[in-house]
Amino acid sequence: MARNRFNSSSSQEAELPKAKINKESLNKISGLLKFLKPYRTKFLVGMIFLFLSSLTALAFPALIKVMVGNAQGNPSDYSFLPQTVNEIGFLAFGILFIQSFVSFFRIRLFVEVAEKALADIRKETYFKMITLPMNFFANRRVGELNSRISADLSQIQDTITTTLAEIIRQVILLIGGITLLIITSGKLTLFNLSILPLIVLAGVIFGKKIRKISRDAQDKLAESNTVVEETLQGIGNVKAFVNEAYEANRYDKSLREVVKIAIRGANYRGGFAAFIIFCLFGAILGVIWYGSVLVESGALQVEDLLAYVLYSIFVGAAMGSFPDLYANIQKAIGASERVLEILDEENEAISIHESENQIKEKIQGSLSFKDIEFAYPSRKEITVLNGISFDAQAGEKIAIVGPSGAGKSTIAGLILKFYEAQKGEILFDGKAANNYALTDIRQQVAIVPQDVILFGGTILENIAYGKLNATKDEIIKAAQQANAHRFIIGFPEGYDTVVGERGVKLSGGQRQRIAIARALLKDPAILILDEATSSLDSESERLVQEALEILMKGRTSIIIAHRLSTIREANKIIVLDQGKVVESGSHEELIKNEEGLYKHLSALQFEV
Ligand SMILES: Nc1ncnc2c1ncn2[C@@H]1O[C@H](COP(=O)(O)OP(=O)(O)OP(=O)(O)O)[C@@H](O)[C@H]1O
Repeated sequence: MARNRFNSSSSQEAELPKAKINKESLNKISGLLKFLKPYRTKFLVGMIFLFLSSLTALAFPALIKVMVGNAQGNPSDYSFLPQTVNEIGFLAFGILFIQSFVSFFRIRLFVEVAEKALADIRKETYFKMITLPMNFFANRRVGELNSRISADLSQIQDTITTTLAEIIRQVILLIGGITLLIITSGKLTLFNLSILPLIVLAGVIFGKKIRKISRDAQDKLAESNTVVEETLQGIGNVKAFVNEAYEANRYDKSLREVVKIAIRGANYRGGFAAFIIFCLFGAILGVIWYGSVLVESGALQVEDLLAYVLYSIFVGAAMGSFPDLYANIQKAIGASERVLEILDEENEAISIHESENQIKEKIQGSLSFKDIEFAYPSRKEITVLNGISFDAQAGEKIAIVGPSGAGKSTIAGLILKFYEAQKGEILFDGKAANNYALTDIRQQVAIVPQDVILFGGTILENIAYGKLNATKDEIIKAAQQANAHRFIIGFPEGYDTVVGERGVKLSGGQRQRIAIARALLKDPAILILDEATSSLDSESERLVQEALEILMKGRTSIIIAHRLSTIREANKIIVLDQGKVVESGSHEELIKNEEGLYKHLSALQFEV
């Protein structure tokens, strides 16, 4: 196990934190037991098979003892057993066959139960995660959440399939083994017990030290992997500064650290292995030696000594397996606690069944903010919006402008109910947002964001994200209206071109037009346009602008504008500064105010 850790390079294998095993933690994780419930019959049958296979394992040394005893002309006291060597041999093979059969079903059943239960937990955790409020994601990194679903749940899965069974098996072998050792020879058992504490103590001390070094090595390795990750992510930067040699040196230095620690660990591991080999074989040798003395003096039969050695191997192996098994259970408890933490979070009112998320109440499109005060839950002390009020009639174009950090995107987030305002009210068609189903609002509001993210998939799938059951004709029509059709069919694979991380990279303007097509398919009553900050070239801008005009037709549009030239036609322009509305009116009205922020911002843009 230690060796695996030294050699492992993937962060997936990084050691999971362990939790204390106590009543409280056990109580907590019993929350996961409900996932086993649907499969309890299979689980129970698996348990019975496990008991059977462990108990039959204990029968073999006894059978061997009787067999060898008979071969030497010493019939056993077990009158229920056959008394010839061949018959006992056949019986042993018969039991072996049954044991293999039972083991097969035990493994098959446990894996089935664990896989099915884990798929249920994974599904529930994933669904829970994606329906948690935005605030939850503000405080956590994607990688950390991802590891809940992957590493943590895999640990739980391992525990159900292997560790649990292994513990039960080893406990049976340990208790049964020790009982049979005492029955076979009390004197030898006493001898054994006198050297055992020494080995256990040395094992614990060495083990702790080795584990610590393994962890250090792992941390160092993770550090060196960070160098690779950072460099590759910012490869453009590295090249532009001709810092390849610097990065190579940095990596080399951190690798040398890894090797140094690994070699230090190897000293301990080597020492430990040497010690264990000496003790283990020493103990066996000692038992056989002392046993032979007892045989010589007539106090013990040869077959008893043989059975004794076999049982002590069982007992030794069982004892040796406990530290790892215990650590595994600790990790599984830690993992369960972290998964349960997510499952216990309160999610948004969204159903896992699509039919329950259908629009129940239509929104015509008028929108009002009434004295909205808002601070992000993650930064409660900073008031981002301070008494914002405005009205948008159905079908109107409202532009929001203001310096960076004024709170424009925050308004968009509140319309979509990503967050709740601490004070004030948002009304749709004159009715408070809280009186609508959350899904009704999100289904009827669409956003074309600043930075359009495309999913790994085809262009067709990416557009259809706006309306999952759209027909191909509908999708093509939306793409045509969004001025996207021409560039899409320009690709050899047309609508089936794969985009996203591993596919074709689209330009900013092209991605915007895909987002517009998506929004067109969604056909919302209210539209939020978060204008891209980076300017497009004039041809691309014209195509996007044309598409936006079509998209905005007949809908209420909230335009978060960075370029004031695009919003002259807006019915109303709201000028925001430090979370407050400082001016509002049409372009003509605002531009007249020489002292106003709008005039100032326009002058700045004009200069550029
Ligand atoms: N998730 C968040 N958690 C905490 N604070 C946030 C969060 N998002 C934004 N803020 C803060 O809220 C304030 C308003 O941000 P917002 O993104 O709404 O501004 P903006 O006007 O859209 O800016 P820009 O024009 O640069 O996009 C900023 O001070 C920002 O730091």
